[in-house]
Amino acid sequence: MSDLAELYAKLQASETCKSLLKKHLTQERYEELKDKKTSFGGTLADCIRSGCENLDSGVGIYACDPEGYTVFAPVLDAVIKDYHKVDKLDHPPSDFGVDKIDFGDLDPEGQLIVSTRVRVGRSHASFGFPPVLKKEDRLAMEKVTVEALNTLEGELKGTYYPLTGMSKETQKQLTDDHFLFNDSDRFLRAAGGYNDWPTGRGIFHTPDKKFLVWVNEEDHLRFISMQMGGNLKEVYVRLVKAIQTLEKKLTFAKREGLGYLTFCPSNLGTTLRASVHIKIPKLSQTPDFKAFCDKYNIQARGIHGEHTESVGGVYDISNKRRLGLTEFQAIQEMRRGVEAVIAEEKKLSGK
Ligand SMILES: Nc1ncnc2c1ncn2[C@@H]1O[C@H](COP(=O)(O)OP(=O)(O)OP(=O)(O)O)[C@@H](O)[C@H]1O
Repeated sequence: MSDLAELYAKLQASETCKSLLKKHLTQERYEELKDKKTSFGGTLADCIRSGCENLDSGVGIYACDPEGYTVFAPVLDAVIKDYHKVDKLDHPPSDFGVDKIDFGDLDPEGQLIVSTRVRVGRSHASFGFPPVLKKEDRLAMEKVTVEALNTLEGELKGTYYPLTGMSKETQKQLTDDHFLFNDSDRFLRAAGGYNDWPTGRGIFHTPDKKFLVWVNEEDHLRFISMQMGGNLKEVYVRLVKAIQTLEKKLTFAKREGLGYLTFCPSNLGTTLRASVHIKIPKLSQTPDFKAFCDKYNIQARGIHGEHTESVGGVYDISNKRRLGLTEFQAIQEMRRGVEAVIAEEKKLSGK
């Protein structure tokens, strides 16, 4: 049996798997796609390996490279529509709406929000995604990225620290402090996300660590703006400035109707995830917490990243939708959700 056939057989055989991959990779689609290849050399096996090896995946499929979104569109489009809850793939043009901002600090009394972070993902148009990348590709990508980052000025001026050569202690401290990624996500690992680790990976940050760039983690690039407290406006405006500056220096993968392309289909479109770490010991204990989040299109995570648990009643609350709406609409959705969470927590604690 071929590698792909074995992966698919495993997925088919599972009675417990509830992933979007399992739901949408029908026999018919499998037959249609099984022999296709992108010009980066990407295959269906590259896209579905993680979801077949991790049958508890939520999504279960990654794109092998930017072109994978076209070549494997029959299954990826179905997953994208389902995940982002859209009927059509007609993502609007970017609109950061900086001139329309009508929010500032979401928790001016500083009672509940510990910190605020907004990130976007970007992919170089000319490179594949982790399953098809070779060591030389990662190094070449790191080089062009760092050249562009080194031109940033003012509050965005910073230094690039490659992971190669960084001490374990420094890495651990940066990760524990929520600044750096690590290689502990088994879904990403199975998708090839940690191949040749740590070559080509690194972090760029300003001295105050309010603007950071992850290089070659899950995505080629992650631009991150963060700070303590709840001032969403400051965090968002800083990020938009960085995106718009870097867009003039680098060419990012984009597709009509899908927006900016990322490795995981759950991130494409705006690619924007705006989050707060917030103390909600009461609300999080109610049986309706999940339904409450669903109502506002927000998602709750543990505070050490996706697939982690909450610590001491502190949760990561962020916008869930990234496709089919503008960046400004996504940030507003997060803002409204967080305001509702704060109001509910205060109500439940009798404040
Ligand atoms: N509001 C926040 N304040 C401080 N740290 C945060 C905040 N939101 C996320 N983080 C930290 O960012 C790191 C990455 O988190 P996580 O992997 O969940 O999200 P991500 O970077 O948006 O990517 P993905 O959604 O692909 O997993 C973690 O260390 C997490 O604690």
